[in-house]
Amino acid sequence: MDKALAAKQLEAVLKQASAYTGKGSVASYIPELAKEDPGQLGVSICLPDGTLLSAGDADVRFTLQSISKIFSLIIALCQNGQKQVFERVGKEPTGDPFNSIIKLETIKPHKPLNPMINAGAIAVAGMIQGKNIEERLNSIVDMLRKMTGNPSICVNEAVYCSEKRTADRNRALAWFLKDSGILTTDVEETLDLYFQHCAIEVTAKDVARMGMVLAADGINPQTGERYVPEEVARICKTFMVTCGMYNASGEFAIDVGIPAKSGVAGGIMATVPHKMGIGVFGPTLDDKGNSVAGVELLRLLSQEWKLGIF
Ligand SMILES: NC(=O)CC[C@H](N)C(=O)O
Repeated sequence: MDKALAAKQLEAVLKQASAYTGKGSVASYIPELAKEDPGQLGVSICLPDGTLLSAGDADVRFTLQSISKIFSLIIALCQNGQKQVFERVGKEPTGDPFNSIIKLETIKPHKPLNPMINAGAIAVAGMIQGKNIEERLNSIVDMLRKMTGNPSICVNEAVYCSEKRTADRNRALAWFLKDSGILTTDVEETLDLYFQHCAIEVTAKDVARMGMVLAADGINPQTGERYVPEEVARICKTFMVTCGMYNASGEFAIDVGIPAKSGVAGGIMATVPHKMGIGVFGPTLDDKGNSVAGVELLRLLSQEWKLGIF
């Protein structure tokens, strides 16, 4: 790849996608997220040799939100193994919004359909082991610090508290899971862990580095250091394709064709197998909860660089 040319193309694509920031609105159901400047858009690409190519607001900090569901799943799979985890959470896309409750009751057994929807991620949080919340949270934070080489990654307390105060829907999901026997740990404690891992703060550059580790099947391609077992990385990338963009995952697979996971703070982590990790941040969302300019940026980039995996 000609890096100078790629950097220019990245700037051009960012400029073009910026026009889309006005087409969505910032998430407001978590009050702290509503404070974001809607005009922001940033992108960072991490290549296997560690090079970062960035454009726009790539140093602005935002919270991972649903992107963190990939990393809680990694820890839960490493600690419990596939058999135990998938006894409590399924592997199928839902076609429903990420915070929907409907299928929890209508589908039997009453387990969440996948770990990328809120109900599934809350069930996964219940499977993360440790002697207290701090230890359970740290297993995720420590992995992210290693993957990014950024020791300052931590929870944004204001966003965490803001969600904790207003998360009635997630509380309903968690209590339903408790009633169904899927959640066997303390409900409020498990929710606390979930809200905190959602509020882990990063930049598009950090997210690009995380995406590169998954693209390299779980290792840092520069050092060979392994952070995620290969099989677990494979499972995560597959979930990113089938469920990563919520109920827009099919459309995204056709239009963009890259494994990706979005969050309601406006972040998207994309991973192009063996080629690159991509971090995007654009806080205005479409009606499915995906960054509207971020999706457009990835669509343009995928076209320009032929990144689609299908
Ligand atoms: N889609 C998301 O990013 C959702 C995460 C958010 N913390 C929630 O539970 O609602």
